[in-house]
Amino acid sequence: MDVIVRPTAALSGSIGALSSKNYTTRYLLVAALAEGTSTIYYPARSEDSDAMRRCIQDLGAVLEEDEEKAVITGFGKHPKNVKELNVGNAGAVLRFLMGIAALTEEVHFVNTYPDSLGKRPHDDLIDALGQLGVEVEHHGGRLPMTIRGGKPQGGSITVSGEVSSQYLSSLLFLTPLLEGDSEITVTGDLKSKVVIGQTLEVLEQAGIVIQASEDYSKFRVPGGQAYQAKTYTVQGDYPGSAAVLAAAAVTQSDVTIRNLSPDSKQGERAIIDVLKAMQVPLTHENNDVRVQGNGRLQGLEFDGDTATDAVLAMVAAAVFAEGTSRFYNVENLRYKECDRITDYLAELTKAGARVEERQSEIIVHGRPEGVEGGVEINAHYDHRVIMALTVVGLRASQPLRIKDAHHVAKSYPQYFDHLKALGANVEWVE
Ligand SMILES: O=C(O)C1=C[C@@H](OP(=O)(O)O)[C@@H](O)[C@H](O)C1
Ligand SMILES: C=C(OP(=O)(O)O)C(=O)O
Repeated sequence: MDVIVRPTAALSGSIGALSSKNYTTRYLLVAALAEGTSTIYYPARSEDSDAMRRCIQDLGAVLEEDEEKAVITGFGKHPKNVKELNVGNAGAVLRFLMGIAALTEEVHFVNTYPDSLGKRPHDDLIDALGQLGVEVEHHGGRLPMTIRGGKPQGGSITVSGEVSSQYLSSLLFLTPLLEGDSEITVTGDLKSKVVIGQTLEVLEQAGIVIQASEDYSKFRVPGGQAYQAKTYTVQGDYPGSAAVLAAAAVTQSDVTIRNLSPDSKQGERAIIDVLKAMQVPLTHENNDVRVQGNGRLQGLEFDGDTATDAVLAMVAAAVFAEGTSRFYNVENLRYKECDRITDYLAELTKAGARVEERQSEIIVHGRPEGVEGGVEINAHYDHRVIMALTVVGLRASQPLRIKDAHHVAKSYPQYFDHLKALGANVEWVE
């Protein structure tokens, strides 16, 4: 399915934020790793969260769900032996479960998105699991892969943080369940570091004790722990909401998104400060973020690694800003659903934006006068590319046709419904 995005001068209204993807995957996982029954209120419904639902059930968790909550009885430290797992296109789900697979005799992870997740590297996690005696059969560090647990005991593990924080998160979920204590040392510059704060927060809520050094380079994990069954509430999602806020920032708007906590550990809440720094009229009170856009924005410089999943939306806003913007420290965007530097900038350029790439930077020469549009956009299987190009299309002179826009459902299936409700001229077409 494609989406046609037509020029839209104004947006107005109020929506509730979607539920956080990162917290949903984590709560589903820790509920599965507990032996009792946990309840998760307002879990996200999306392809990635459904991938975690499917896999934990395959591994033996029992899940019952209604509109409001998921009730999960976990398998504790004894996942069922299962022939294969299908994580869809969900990187975090794959990496977290690669760790948990070490508790089974053998699991095969299939490769259902060869042109997206199938291209992403997992070498650093494979190497770390190897240090625990876990055998991973793989294809050049990529899917498909087979993991043979071999009863890991814990010990000293070194993992690189240079490519993704998900490898470290995976080890943090696994090691408390091992018999012996573990000490994890992170080498290199840890990317998406703030996300580790979300992992530690959820582990603590699940009753797990971990000692972390302040810079997240060393972790002491006592072995023989048990995840406790708990009740969790999923907070609103900043990465997805960032795209809607960027849309409001580039149009004449009065848009409110509800349920975005100012105290969230999601780094992507930086979208608020970034839009403010771009001179976008914005307030954040009582969990409501309100943008009253006038279409005028100022360029800025920003360390994108602090807000990994909101950078594409920020760049889309910068396309219409006065002056030049620079998003630096973003090399790991190259290892996502697509190369979010080269592939994303190719699509922005087609639409008429003036952008330049460096190995770890995106530079945007703003065009406050607008861009031409009138082209077909390749989504590169990437929900965040789809959301960001939609923002650009709202302020293009001619419509943009985003091919295969259904991949938005990876994290935010209701994105286009939300935009439509705010008055955006967007339409699904076959
Ligand atoms: O742990 C997580 O849930 C995630 C970590 C981040 O990945 P990297 O650490 O690979 O940047 C983020 O981009 C991804 O959407 C979700
Ligand atoms: C990169 C993302 O997810 P994942 O790594 O879990 O596939 C994302 O949601 O933007």
